[in-house]
Amino acid sequence: MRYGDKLAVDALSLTVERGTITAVLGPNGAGKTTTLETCEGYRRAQAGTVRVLGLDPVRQRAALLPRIGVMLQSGGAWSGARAEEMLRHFARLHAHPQDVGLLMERLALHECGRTPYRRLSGGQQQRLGLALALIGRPELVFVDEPTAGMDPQIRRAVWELLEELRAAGATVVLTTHYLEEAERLADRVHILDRGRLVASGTPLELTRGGTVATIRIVVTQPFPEGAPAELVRALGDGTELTVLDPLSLQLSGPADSSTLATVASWCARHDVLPESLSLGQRNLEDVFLELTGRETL
Ligand SMILES: Nc1ncnc2c1ncn2[C@@H]1O[C@H](COP(=O)(O)OP(=O)(O)OP(=O)(O)O)[C@@H](O)[C@H]1O
Repeated sequence: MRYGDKLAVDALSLTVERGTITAVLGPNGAGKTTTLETCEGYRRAQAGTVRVLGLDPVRQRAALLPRIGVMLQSGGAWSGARAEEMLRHFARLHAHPQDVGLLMERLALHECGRTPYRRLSGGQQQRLGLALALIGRPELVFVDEPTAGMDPQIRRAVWELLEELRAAGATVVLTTHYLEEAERLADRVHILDRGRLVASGTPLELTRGGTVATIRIVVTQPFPEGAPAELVRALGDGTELTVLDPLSLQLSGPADSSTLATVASWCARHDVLPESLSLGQRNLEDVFLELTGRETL
């Protein structure tokens, strides 16, 4: 897919299995929205083939639309219409809609049902956008950054809703900049960078097999002078230290079965009582940054 001279999506090949949650990740401008919009039939693929539920999303759009739900990154609603009014209207357009009241409650929309769209907060607009995508009980739902701008409670409610959809056999394709969201929800993750697919796999496949472990230590009193540098020496070559603040530090480097004992004896030597201590393999965020070399927002 090109916009003028700009190549937005290039030689992308991916398949999504039914009944799964797939996350499409990538830095800003990687081509995620373009990919989703092409699958949704909003854009015609300039090359290659796109099939959604076996249908051509442009040529067979009328057959496809009743079976899919779409949550755009923004918009898709009438600015003067009230939230509940719009949801009820969308429900009437579908053969077997969900219960409007129930869905509004799940997404905490009952508190703003009478508010016109343009007066909803950013998070409320997002929740309404998701409700509009789900009201028709789609077999497949595309959600572009579903939890952007949502508070942590609502984000969890959205995760549960998406997991219930999957349990009921629906398929979810989402984009997100929250890597813990992808790690928690997705059966498969595809990472795009500059329009190309740079990695695909389950979150476990993508994070496993790293030779680098990360140790995070948070203490209640500042570290004794020189102690962090001594820990780096004790852990050996290849260990990198980041002092996050006077009370917390992070080390990354090769780990083996003696790593934890080394850290524990360093704590005893320096009279350091960790408030928290974690040793873990890299997470999806580490993999993402390694592959794309840029930070996500
Ligand atoms: N309508 C458009 N006209 C011209 N260029 C566009 C248009 N839409 C997207 N692009 C460009 O195509 C590339 C891919 O954009 P796209 O919106 O698909 O990325 P994205 O991964 O969804 O980004 P974000 O995370 O910021 O939403 C970007 O370089 C963007 O500037």
